[in-house]
Amino acid sequence: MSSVNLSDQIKVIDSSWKRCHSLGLSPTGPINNLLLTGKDLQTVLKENEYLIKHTTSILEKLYPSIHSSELVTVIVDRNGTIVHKIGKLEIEESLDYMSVGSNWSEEIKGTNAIGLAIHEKKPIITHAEHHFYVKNHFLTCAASPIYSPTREVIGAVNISARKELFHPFMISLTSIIAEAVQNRLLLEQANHEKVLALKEINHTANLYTFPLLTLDHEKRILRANQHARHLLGEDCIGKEFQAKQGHSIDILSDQSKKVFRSVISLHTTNKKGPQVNNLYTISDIIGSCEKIVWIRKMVNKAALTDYPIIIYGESGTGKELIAQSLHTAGSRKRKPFIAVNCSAIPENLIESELFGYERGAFTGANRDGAPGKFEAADGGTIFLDEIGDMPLKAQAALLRVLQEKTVTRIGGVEVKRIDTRVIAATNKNLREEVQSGRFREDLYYRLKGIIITPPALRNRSDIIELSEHLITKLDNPTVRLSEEAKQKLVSYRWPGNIRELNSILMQASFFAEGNEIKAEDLHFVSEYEQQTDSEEKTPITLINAEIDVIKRALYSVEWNISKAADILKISRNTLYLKIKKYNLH
Ligand SMILES: Nc1ncnc2c1ncn2[C@@H]1O[C@H](COP(=O)(O)OP(=O)(O)OP(=O)(O)O)[C@@H](O)[C@H]1O
Repeated sequence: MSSVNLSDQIKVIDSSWKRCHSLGLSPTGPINNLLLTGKDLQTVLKENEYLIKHTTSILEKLYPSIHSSELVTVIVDRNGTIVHKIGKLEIEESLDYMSVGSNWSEEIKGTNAIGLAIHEKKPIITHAEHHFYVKNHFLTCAASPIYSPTREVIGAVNISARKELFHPFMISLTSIIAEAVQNRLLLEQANHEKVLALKEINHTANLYTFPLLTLDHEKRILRANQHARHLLGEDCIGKEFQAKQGHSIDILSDQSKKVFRSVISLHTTNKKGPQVNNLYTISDIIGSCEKIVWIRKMVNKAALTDYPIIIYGESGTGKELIAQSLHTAGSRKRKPFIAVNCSAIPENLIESELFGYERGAFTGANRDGAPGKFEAADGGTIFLDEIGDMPLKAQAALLRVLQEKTVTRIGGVEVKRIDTRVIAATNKNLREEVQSGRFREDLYYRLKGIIITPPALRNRSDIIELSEHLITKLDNPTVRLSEEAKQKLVSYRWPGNIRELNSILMQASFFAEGNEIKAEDLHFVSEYEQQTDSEEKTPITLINAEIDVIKRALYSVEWNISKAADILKISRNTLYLKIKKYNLH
């Protein structure tokens, strides 16, 4: 609580009087009775809603002591306008001396406790003749400023009485009220921050690729990210969870070393697969379908050259896997592999990301400058993912680097030679992008050396083989697919590619009773099924549905008629007839 030093007070009052004189006010002159009413008053009350809410709830507790005809307690906003009042000073001239809406700033009412507490940002007493206006000499007043959580004065609390009733307790009371209001505002802000922090945690956890759980000390689920809720059910919060071997567990304990939370990531920590600094190799490209066999061969061959490469494919078809395998199979394997997602970098930063910048090149930049991705990848490989989304200005700069094999940092003059292999990937048709003017033709031809197109999962005939491989990386690698489950996997459309397959298998191995995944354990994500895709825009009719099922069966076995007829449970002849009827090829 703030104490009041009387000699300080006199100096403060003295200075206030000087200010009043310099404003042209006169102690015996008329007082400006600036009073807000109607809409203007409503606006001010609305603006100070929080202040009023918190102060009134505190004042209510003091109501028996402050509600009297001898004391008036008011709350003012930062400008000195009264926004709340308890008690009344009954004087002859007016029955309502300090009314809601009246302004008690120094400029309006001369030297007074309210105006001074706001001006000086500290508790003040103004007694009798301390007041500038003679008309206020009958008063004794005490006021304390109220601070926001960010230490700005947002108002003040004032208690006034007739001067004969002066008691030093008045200033203590205003300080106690101001502090109590401040504590409430701080508490409210802390709660607000907590809600924001939780939202932030949820958002970040949902971006995490694996199911993630937070457990309390009794192993009950407190929080679960989207992947975890998908796996364990939307109603998993509050349920008990037993972590298994292989789950990554972080224990959070308090100062007494008592466990109060554990954070569990449901992915195995001991399986083979790319970890940080551990890139994919050709042997990670799994599959025996013709296209995948061809890709492995191509990667082996292309790795020995520095030909530019473009990988075309839908999301999740293995573009980055192929790019890393190209790097690790070649002579650059001990040098950096730097992946850049061109669509994830804001347009105005892409050049500085790729080429670096010198000290002070632009506002917001690191003071000492920074190397770009090309410099970072020197001697190794740069993987430009989503190159079709690169802005035209950055395309021009990229073309320069590819032609001249040098980079100059933004804002710099030094030309650095770089020796970097470029692999680009996109899911856009670059030729169409060139035709529509969104992609530079000269850059297209620079990048277009060898083209590799990983097939979409729905066009692969080795879904089962791939599934069995992905299962070996799960928590329960010994689980097997039943025949019906295999059938269901083969017949599904797979709009979400291998990432979707992996997540469905992860979920199924969790649901599986015993060591077998049954068809009913495979839950396909319905939102994917609604995704648009040129095929899916075809109206759903019985005939279209039949064509679709036949096509998928044929693709899945690379047009082996006997196998497709087997899957469809029709004779080979019937299948031939349908292929002819629907003109399938
Ligand atoms: N042939 C394959 N064999 C084994 N795993 C594969 C194969 N193809 C893709 N994957 C796996 O599928 C996942 C997605 O692969 P990747 O990230 O390389 O795809 P992408 O096409 O680069 O996706 P995006 O365009 O969304 O970045 C990875 O976990 C990868 O290991």
